[in-house]
Amino acid sequence: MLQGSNLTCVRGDRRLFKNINFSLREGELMQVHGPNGSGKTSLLRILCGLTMPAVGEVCWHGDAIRSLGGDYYGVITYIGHLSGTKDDLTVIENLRISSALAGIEISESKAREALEYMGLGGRETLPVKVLSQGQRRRVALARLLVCKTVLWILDEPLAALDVSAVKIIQVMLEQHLAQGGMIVMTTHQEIAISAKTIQQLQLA
Ligand SMILES: Nc1ncnc2c1ncn2[C@@H]1O[C@H](COP(=O)(O)OP(=O)(O)OP(=O)(O)O)[C@@H](O)[C@H]1O
Repeated sequence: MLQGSNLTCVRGDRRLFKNINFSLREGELMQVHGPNGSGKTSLLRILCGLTMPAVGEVCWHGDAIRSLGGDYYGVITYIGHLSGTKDDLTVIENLRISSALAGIEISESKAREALEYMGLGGRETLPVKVLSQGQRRRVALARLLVCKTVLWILDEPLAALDVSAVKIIQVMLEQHLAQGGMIVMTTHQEIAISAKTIQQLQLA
């Protein structure tokens, strides 16, 4: 279970949010909503342990994530709103290297399979810098297919995606939840996802 208790975030001289409380269990999705600048990305970074909250605690199965260190990073896959791809590396190098950095070595054939699924077949050896924004997003999201972590933390996963890619992601999210995975995501777009429990967290 992922639990946020009394989370408060201050950035510069602004308090973005305070007293955020939630519990997320296996098979559950939490969608984080709010206008630009309300603190959605800041909250996701807190849940990843990349930023400390001004007040409050994030716990994973009852343990504070700050006490878990690297063990916690083996549990999560975080895809930020900037896709984090490296321009001069090829599509397949991006996927294999980002997976290796997350602690998962994947074979070339497995990487090709994931890229094919994401609609990037035939583009594996192109440098990412020649891809469109939506294709770059697909490269970043391909990591979800190969890194089998239980907790996905996704910042605007649907940004720049076309209708067919949104459908692919929708299916991936639903399968992950059906297999007992957990997802926290932000999105400015409407997406209909079947899940046993969907929580909505609204930031002001
Ligand atoms: N390190 C920082 N120092 C000062 N201010 C920051 C810092 N990081 C973020 N902020 C500010 O905090 C506010 C919230 O940023 P954040 O990216 O969390 O918002 P968001 O809800 O994700 O926005 P969007 O919908 O535009 O992606 C913004 O005004 C941002 O400029």
